[in-house]
Amino acid sequence: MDIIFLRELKVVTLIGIYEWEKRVPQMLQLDLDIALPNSRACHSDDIKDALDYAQVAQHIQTVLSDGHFSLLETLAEHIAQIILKDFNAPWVKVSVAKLQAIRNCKQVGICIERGQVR
Ligand SMILES: Nc1nc2c(c(=O)[nH]1)N=C([C@H](O)[C@@H](O)CO)CN2
Repeated sequence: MDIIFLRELKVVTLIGIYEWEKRVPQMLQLDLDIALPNSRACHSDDIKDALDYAQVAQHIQTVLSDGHFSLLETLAEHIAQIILKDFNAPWVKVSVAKLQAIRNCKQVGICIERGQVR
């Protein structure tokens, strides 16, 4: 199985359970592993056969610039479903981390894996 990955993608969004977190945007760090439906691009050398990771990054930032999630869990699920549906991926692993959310901890977050439901 071929996987496109994005590491340490920074996105800015409204996230959190506290009142101030509904007003003050925060930076999140995303790691994405996206399985591909085929390996056509490896042979054709054509971006039309590839999953364009630049489009993935842009799409996620656009989606997250609108609205608010309370929990990292909900946000991760939302991103996973977008990648499965909008990019036709058979499987995805989404890690979402808050930076500086709690004292003495560099990152806290959630990692989920989702696949297409048949
Ligand atoms: N399991 C979770 N626990 C907590 C979350 C979360 O999204 N998932 N969020 C918070 C607060 O928003 C916190 O990050 C603010 O610093 C606390 N616990």
